Amino acid sequence: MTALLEVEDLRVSYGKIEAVKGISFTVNQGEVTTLIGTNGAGKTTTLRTLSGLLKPTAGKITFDGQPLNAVPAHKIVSLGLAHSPEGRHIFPRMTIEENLLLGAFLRKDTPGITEDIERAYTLFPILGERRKQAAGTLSGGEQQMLAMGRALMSRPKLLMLDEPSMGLSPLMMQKIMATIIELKAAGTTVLLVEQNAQAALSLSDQGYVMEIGRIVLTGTGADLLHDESVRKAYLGED
Ligand SMILES: Nc1ncnc2c1ncn2[C@@H]1O[C@H](COP(=O)(O)OP(=O)(O)OP(=O)(O)O)[C@@H](O)[C@H]1O
Repeated sequence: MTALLEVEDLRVSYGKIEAVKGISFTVNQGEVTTLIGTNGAGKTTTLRTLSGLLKPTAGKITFDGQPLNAVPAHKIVSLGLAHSPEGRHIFPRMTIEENLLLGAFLRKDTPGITEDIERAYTLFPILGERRKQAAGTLSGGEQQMLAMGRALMSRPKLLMLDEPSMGLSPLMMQKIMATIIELKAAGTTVLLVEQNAQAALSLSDQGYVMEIGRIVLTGTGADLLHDESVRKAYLGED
């Protein structure tokens, strides 16, 4: 297995508060890797740091064989790392298609961009049907589809998804999870952050459990799903 992303002893602080306290993990090429953990564990901080939005205070990030620590945020996208953030952050007054095009802002290959827009519409037909409508008219689940579609527009080697199932109905959540499986089958490597441990671990090759800035447990998705401490803490079992 080839590591696409390697994180070693990463530390990240907000002023005096250390939110990530020396974590190490690997995302293998072609796999789905999940970070689960309670609120405030440091999962979002980790993704923001990988995207270059926050600077680590210590540690090493290697992506596709290159050190990422000193790379500015706008260059990280061009290296092949895309981030669909928590809360989606779509632009409500712009159309669905304009939102998708924003995900391709660094690209100049018009035919490739058109092809990828069509691919997004194949993946999420509702976006194609409503392509000229303001994105703010979409439901929460549809906005999540748009956020994922937009992240895919940079043709990323690694797609990072922060809480894609947040606030979604069970049916919509199933659709999002099925899409992650579809993307993996098409060769995309995924780093997923999820509160819904059952859904996330069920489709993950590898999982890491975070608590208060540290990784406390690691294993395959199946191993973690059957782990007693995970079942008690995250799946509501006594
Ligand atoms: N902008 C900020 N300034 C100061 N502290 C912050 C900031 N953002 C997050 N934190 C703190 O950093 C810690 C980690 O937060 P983070 O959002 O990374 O956790 P998380 O695991 O993603 O949790 P959640 O599932 O609630 O989003 C928390 O203690 C949080 O209060």
